[in-house]
Amino acid sequence: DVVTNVREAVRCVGELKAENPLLQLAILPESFNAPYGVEHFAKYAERVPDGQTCRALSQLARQLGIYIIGGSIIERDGNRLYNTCTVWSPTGQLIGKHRKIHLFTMSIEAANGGGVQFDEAAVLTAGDDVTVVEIGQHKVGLGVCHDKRFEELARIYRSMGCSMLVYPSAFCICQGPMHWELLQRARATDNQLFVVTCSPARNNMSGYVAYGHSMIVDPWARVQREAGEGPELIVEQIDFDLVDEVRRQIPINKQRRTDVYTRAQKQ
Ligand SMILES: NC(=O)CCC(=O)C(=O)O
Repeated sequence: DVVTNVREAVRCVGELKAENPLLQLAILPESFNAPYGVEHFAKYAERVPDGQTCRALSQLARQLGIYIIGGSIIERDGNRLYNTCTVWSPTGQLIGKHRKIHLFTMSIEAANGGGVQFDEAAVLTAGDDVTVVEIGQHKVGLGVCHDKRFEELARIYRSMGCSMLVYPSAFCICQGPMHWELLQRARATDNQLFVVTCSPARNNMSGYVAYGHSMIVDPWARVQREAGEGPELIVEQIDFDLVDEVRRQIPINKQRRTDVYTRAQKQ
């Protein structure tokens, strides 16, 4: 129920700000306002920025005076649907809109007959743009869930000057134990920046069961915070000086042999 879900998100962010007056940025999960499933997308799609969920996020950001990375919602634009992350400034302005670039289409076979079949591409249109937002002094690159698997995107964000990547997600429980933390720490160590994910809690009664485990990983690729499977708010003070420290001590960006890579690609 969209009204209930949005109200709950507003309550949680309000609680977080009340307990942490210095809070500057709140992040919500993928598809936080509605069930995540191909069969639900058209029914729950909203227009950006004038749908009810966007209006609530804008108002919340303004009331609390914080940035909000609004997870994702299904966006309707004409007769197309997108999986879209919106970003709101402390004055309630829409400062970024990222349409999921890599749609989640996968068929996982599990030995016990379980597994996951999912085909976002059957219903959704993929976004065509990378999205960088300025959160205070810092550039943040955006992706939605499956986008996290693609190292090229993260590399581009680093070259655009990002010091943090944020992926609102609803990772599947099949791949979660193997890949969730691995991918996040890989993106962090490859690009020497913070990587933050935010997942819905696990609900074994829902059609699609999300993995949970929202996580904050630092530029050393250390897990700074990790949620469990259930509903939980995690909060962390981010020391952005770490980004420069790691890049200075391990200067891989200066050691890249693009001459070799380019020659090899031509072969
Ligand atoms: N919502 C998603 O994009 C899920 C991606 C996922 O589970 C994966 O394994 O990739």
